[in-house]
Amino acid sequence: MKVLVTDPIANEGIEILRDAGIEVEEKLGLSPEELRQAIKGVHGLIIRSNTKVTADLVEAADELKVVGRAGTGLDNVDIPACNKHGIVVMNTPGGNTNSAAEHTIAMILAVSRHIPQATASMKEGKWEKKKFLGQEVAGKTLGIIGIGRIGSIVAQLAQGLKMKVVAFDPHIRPDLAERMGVELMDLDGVLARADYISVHTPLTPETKWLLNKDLFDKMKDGAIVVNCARGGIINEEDLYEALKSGKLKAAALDVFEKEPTTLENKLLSLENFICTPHLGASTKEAQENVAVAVARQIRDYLLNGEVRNAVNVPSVTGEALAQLAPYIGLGEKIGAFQAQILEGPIEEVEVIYQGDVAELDTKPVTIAMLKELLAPAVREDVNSVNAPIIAEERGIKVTESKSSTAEDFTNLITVKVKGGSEENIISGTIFGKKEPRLVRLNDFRLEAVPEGHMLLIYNEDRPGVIGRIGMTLGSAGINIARMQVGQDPSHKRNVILLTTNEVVSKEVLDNLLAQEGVTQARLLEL
Ligand SMILES: NC(=O)C1=CN([C@@H]2O[C@H](COP(=O)(O)OP(=O)(O)OC[C@H]3O[C@@H](n4cnc5c(N)ncnc54)[C@H](O)[C@@H]3O)[C@@H](O)[C@H]2O)C=CC1
Ligand SMILES: O=C(O)C(=O)COP(=O)(O)O
Repeated sequence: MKVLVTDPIANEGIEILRDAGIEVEEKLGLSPEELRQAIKGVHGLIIRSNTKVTADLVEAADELKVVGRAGTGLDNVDIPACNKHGIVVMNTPGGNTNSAAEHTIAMILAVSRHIPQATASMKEGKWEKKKFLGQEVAGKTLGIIGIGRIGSIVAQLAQGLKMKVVAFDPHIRPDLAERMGVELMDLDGVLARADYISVHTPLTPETKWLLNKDLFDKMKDGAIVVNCARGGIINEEDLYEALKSGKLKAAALDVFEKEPTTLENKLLSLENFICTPHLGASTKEAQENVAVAVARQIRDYLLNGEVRNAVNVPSVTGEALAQLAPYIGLGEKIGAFQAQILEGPIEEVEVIYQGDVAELDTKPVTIAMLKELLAPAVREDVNSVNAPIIAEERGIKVTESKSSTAEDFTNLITVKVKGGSEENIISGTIFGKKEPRLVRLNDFRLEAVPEGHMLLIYNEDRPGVIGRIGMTLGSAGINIARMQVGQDPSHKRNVILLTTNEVVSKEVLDNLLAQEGVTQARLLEL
C-alpha cells in the first residue's frame, strides 16, 4: 500500500503509516500536472486545504481508494467525482476545533484593540497611543452564523469574555442552542442584533457569498465581521465597499476567496482590515491531532476496511465490522444470487432484517448487497461508495425494514427484488457465528451454502428426473459437491440448487435443459 501526502502534515502521522508498513511519499507544492503523475499507483492521498482534488485528478488516479483530509473543510475535494470512482473521502472533524475557535477569538480581540496595526506602527518607530482607541467586547453581542463544532466553542469562549451570543443555524436543534445559552434566531434577526458577526459554516453552494452587500446593509452601522471559516462565504468585493464606506467598522479574515492571497487583493490596503494567512488550524496541537487522526483512519481503511469519519460512506468501526462481517458476506451472496436470476431491469429492492441482525447498524450490509446486485447490470465499477448513488441514478427504490423476530431463525436477511413483472425473494441466515445459508428462494425452503459454481434447476417432481440430471453431469466429468432439493407440490415441481466442483460449460447446460422433465437450468457463480 502506498500513500501520497501533498500538503504538510505533522510527522507523527507519517510515522503511524510507516509503522504499519505503508509506503509514504511526501510531495508538497505540486502543479496540477505533477499531481496527475504523482497520483498514479497510489492507494491513499492525504491533503489539507492547498491540494485541489478535482475530477481531472480523480480520473488520473488508477489505484486510489481513499482521500484523507487532515482537517475539516472538504470544499477543495470534488466529492461527486470521488463517489463515481468509489473513492472514500474522510476528514478529521474535531481535531482542529479548539484551534480554529481560539483563532476566531484572537481575531475578535485583535480587531477590537487594533493589535496588528499598533504592532506595525511601533515597528515603524512610532508611539500612536491616541490613534488606536479600541472597544471592549464585554457586553457586546456576537452573532454566530453556523453554530456547529467551532461555532459552539466560539460561543462558549465569547461568553467567558462576557459577550452575549445569538446565532443563526437552520440545522441546529433549538434546545441544543438553549443549553449553550445561545439565542437562536433567523439570519435577519442576527444581523440586526450583532455588534460582531462571525461565520462558521462550511463553504457549500448554499453558503457561497452568504455575506454580501444586501446582508452588510442589514447589519448595525459599525458592526465588525470575522471569517475564520472559509473564503467565499463572504463576497470580498462587497466587504471592501462596506469597509471603505464605513458601514462596517472593521473586518478580520483568516480565509480568502483566492489562496494564497496577494497584494492584488484590495482588502489588504484598508486600515480597518486585519488578516492572517489561513492560520486557524495552524497550532502544534491541532496539527498533531489531525495528522494522527488521518493517518490512523487511512491505515485502518486500507489495511482492514474500517471506515471512520467518511463523508460518502457509512462509518464502520473495527468492532462493528467484526460483528457485521458475516452479514456483509451473506448480503453480498444474496445480492449476487438475485442479480443472476433476475431478468430485466431492477425497479425496486426491499431488504428485511429480522432477529439479532436487526439490532445492528445494517447500512453496510444493504450497501454490500446492492453492490453485488448492481454489478452485472452496470458497466462502471460498482463499490460500496457508489452503489447507493448508482441505484438512485437509475431510479431503483431501495428500502430497509427491521423486526426483532425471525421465524425459526435467530437472524434472517430477506431481499426482495422487483423488475418487470418478476419478483424474486431470497432469504439467508448465519448459522453459529459465521456460517451463511440460503434458506428461502421464492416459495422454496432450502438450506444451501451460497458459494462456488452453482446450478439452479427447476424440474418436474416425478421419479427419474433427478437421476437424469446426476447422470448428465457425471458423464461430463462434473462432480456434485452439494445438492439441495425443494418441493413445490402444488405445481408438481422441484427446485434444485447444486454446487459443482467444476465449472459447468454451456454445452453441459444445454444437455441438462434437453433432459426430459427439466424445465429451467441456470448457472450461478457465488
Ligand atoms: N480557518 C481554519 O483553519 C479552519 C476552518 N474551518 C472551517 O470551519 C468550517 C466549520 O467547521 P466545524 O464547526 O467543524 O463544522 P460543523 O459541521 O461542526 O459546523 C458547521 C455548522 O454550519 C451550519 N450550517 C451549514 N450551512 C449553514 C447555513 N447556510 N447557514 C447557517 N448555518 C449553516 C451547520 O448546520 C453546522 O452546524 C469548516 O467547514 C471549515 O471550512 C475548520 C477548521 C479550521
Ligand atoms: O480544517 C480546515 O478546514 C482548515 O481550514 C484548516 O486548513 P489547513 O489544513 O490549515 O490548510
